[in-house]
Amino acid sequence: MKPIIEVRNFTKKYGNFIAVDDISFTVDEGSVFAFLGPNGAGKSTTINTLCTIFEKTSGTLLIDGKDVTTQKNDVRASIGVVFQDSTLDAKMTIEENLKMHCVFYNIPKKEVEERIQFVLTLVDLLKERKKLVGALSGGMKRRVEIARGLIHYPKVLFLDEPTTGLDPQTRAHIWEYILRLQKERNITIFLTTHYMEEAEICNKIAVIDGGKIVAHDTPYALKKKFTKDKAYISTSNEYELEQLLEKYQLEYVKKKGYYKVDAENTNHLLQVLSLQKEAITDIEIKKGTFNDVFIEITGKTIREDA
Ligand SMILES: Nc1ncnc2c1ncn2[C@@H]1O[C@H](COP(=O)(O)OP(=O)(O)OP(=O)(O)O)[C@@H](O)[C@H]1O
Repeated sequence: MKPIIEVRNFTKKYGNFIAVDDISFTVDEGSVFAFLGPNGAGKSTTINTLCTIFEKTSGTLLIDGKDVTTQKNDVRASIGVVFQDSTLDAKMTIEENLKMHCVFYNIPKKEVEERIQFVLTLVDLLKERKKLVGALSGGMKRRVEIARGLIHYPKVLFLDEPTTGLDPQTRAHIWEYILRLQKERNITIFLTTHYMEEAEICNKIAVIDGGKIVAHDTPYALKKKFTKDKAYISTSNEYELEQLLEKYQLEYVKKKGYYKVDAENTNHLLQVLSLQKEAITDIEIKKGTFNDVFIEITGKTIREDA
């Protein structure tokens, strides 16, 4: 697949402080890419530089082959941006907000109606177009912002925590729209999120920590590399279970009322346990979560307050 975002040896300093330290990564066209990191890792600095808002210190950042430093207008025409803080005008209707954006992007008058219909259909808000933005729910406002970010038909859509603060059902809806944009329109989505289960849906993930990219791969590969499945076993004969686990060199930790056992090779573990099946009272095998991946890589949860 062709990369649509290319970041090579990007460094950003604030005075003497190195916020982003010589990072390189690419994002494939038509993919959903999650950019993750704990607080202060350098995510906003990178996104703002890609969106032509901040100036880089050094390196090369290209979007659709255009340089974010020397071809700002071309880059701006190729990207849509939805930031965390709403910039919609609450006193205007959905339609008026979109029309205003068409003016900013110099969209020819005769195309405006067609584009409004197109983007509002994508986020299922066509019937609501005459509603005042101030009267909409949080989830609907987010959908309007996504529609607005698409009005100039960008190739890449940047979404900074698109579902933060929304209830689980609304979050699921926003994800439907995000995946629809990718599948039906081949729009590349570059997003940040602190919901690990959302990162798992993405095609690729990059984790930034302390200004460095510390992991960059598919969710599957990262899980495989950084997590282990665990079995939670209860028994009526603790002594014999310990003897058995030790004999077959299965690592375990004794907890109150159960044993936590390494279950990387589930078949082998089950075969071993079958030797004592009368004593085993319960077995539960848990897959590693993406949260485990994040903690393993960064040593932190995604949010200090999480
Ligand atoms: N204008 C600035 N001047 C000095 N330091 C800054 C400035 N902006 C950001 N920083 C520092 O650069 C580092 C990276 O900040 P950045 O905002 O990119 O992180 P982030 O990953 O987006 O964090 P968060 O998730 O908290 O938004 C942090 O240590 C931050 O304090």
